[in-house]
Amino acid sequence: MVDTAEAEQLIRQGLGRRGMRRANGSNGRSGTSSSGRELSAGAGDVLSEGIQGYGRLTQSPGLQRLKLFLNMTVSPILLIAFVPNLVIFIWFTVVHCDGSYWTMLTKLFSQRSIITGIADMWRLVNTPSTPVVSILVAYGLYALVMMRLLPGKMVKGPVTPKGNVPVYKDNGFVYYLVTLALFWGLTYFLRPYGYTPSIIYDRFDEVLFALNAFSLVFCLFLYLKGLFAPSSSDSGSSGNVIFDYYWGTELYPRIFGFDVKLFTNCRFGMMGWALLVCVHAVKSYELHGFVDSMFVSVALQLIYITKFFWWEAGYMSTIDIMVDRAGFYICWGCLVYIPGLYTSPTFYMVSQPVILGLPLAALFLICGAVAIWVNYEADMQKQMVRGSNGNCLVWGRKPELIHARYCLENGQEKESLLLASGWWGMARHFHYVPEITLALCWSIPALFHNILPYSYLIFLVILLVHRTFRDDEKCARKYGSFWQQYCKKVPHKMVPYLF
Ligand SMILES: NC(=O)C1=CN([C@@H]2O[C@H](COP(=O)(O)OP(=O)(O)OC[C@H]3O[C@@H](n4cnc5c(N)ncnc54)[C@H](OP(=O)(O)O)[C@@H]3O)[C@@H](O)[C@H]2O)C=CC1
Ligand SMILES: CC(C)CCC[C@@H](C)[C@H]1CC[C@H]2C3=CC=C4C[C@@H](O)CC[C@]4(C)[C@H]3CC[C@]12C
Repeated sequence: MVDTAEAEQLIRQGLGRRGMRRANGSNGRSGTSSSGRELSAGAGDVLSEGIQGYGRLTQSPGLQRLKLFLNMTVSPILLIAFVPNLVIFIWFTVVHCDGSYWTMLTKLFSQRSIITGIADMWRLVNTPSTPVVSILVAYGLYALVMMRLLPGKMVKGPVTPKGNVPVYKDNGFVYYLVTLALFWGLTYFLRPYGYTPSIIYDRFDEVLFALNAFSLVFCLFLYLKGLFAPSSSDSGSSGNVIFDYYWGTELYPRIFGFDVKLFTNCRFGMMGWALLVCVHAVKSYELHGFVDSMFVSVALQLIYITKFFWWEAGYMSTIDIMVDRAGFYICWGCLVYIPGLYTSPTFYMVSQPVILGLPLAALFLICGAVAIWVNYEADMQKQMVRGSNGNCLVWGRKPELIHARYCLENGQEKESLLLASGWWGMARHFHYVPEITLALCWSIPALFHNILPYSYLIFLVILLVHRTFRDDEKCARKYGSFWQQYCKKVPHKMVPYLF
């Protein structure tokens, strides 16, 4: 994972200035000083008093440069080269290796070289056919039209480091319900005529190929748009082309008024996730009839995604939207990684069905449902406390709050509430524990024949642990001593008494 927080940190110390000035000079749009604040804007952060206290400021300039090079150039290159292959590895393993990574590796390494092995694997991937491209284009256009047409209140996102307040149409939940109803309606009425959504399962290699190709080019477009035609002042270059492509050059780009991240993350990515697990359920039903393990996994994922869309406006105040710019990481991630990796447990279960029996199925279902509830309640506690300015109850008591002051980049002072009770009093990122437990609950129905159905879980653990560090650094920079106060009160990052 690229340590962007660290990269930002190093840039703030001046190591990235040369590149930044060059970039600023070349596009002339960023309007930043030479102090290198542009990238920090991408981190959704602000000037803070806490920055001077960081231990790594004492590192030697050579070491800092090396870290900067690793974080901003080497890691992004490796990720950009590796992850588009990863989704194909998963497809290849499920379809050609009986779901076994071991068989997949044996096949790849049995060639003259690993490169030949990977090339051979890619040769099995079909280029997208007309039906697949038509379905994907129709789905993308449908999502855009619905974003505009469906009713919803206009809601304000959090104020950005440059002082902008993005506005969104809060119609995600209606969109989700309408889309699922359409999916099941079409599946029911068109099956007698020989049309089934399982074509998406059968031709998933084409789907991944098409999404990969489109997304890589789309990210290039976003990179250029951020440099030459940004939608807001929350944009600019770090001076490093690779990092800019990976991380993005705009915080919330809009194209013809459409919010790009709302489209890629929610309306395409998250909705696509829901539709794909439904496709897997249909395919599994066609092949084997009702299979309880598939049911448990699909049911939990759908409840989770329903919860996501119910809370979509709250998602606008999370790291993805406030911190991450629209680049390869978030946009390619939501357009390709979610369909390719996040849906892998049920993709695997189609060809490796397992009968769990009622007691086990019920156990996984109940544990998963509890995990969803805890995760949701944690997200809601934060939202409720901030929405009511602390005038609410958390677990039946007045919330414990820290009134944290911070500054925007333009020097304007603001105040925000940090909740230090409820789930946010257990650990600073306790809500990641139920998130991980849940992923386990929808993967474990595949039982333990292979690692593949746990790929998402493994990725999630890495992502969330890394995120605890990233977010702590971001908040320490933003809130300075107020964050330290919170850390004193709630000393653990994620797991009480452990981590
Ligand atoms: N399945 C997946 O792949 C993933 C799922 N998730 C889920 O997405 C949801 C959002 O998570 P995530 O994006 O990581 O962000 P969080 O919900 O953890 O939001 C982090 C932000 O919340 C604010 N904050 C931090 N501590 C407090 C506090 N004590 N009181 C009030 N506000 C606080 C800070 O922002 P501010 O600047 O406003 O103070 C901080 O930057 C979670 O449910 C998580 O489990 C997350 C990542 C991956
Ligand atoms: C390029 C890749 C190595 C990494 C791509 C990662 C992204 C696909 C994911 C990073 C963070 C993820 C999410 C954050 C928070 C979410 C809220 C939750 O309620 C639903 C899931 C999600 C939207 C989730 C989706 C994937 C990421 C954007």
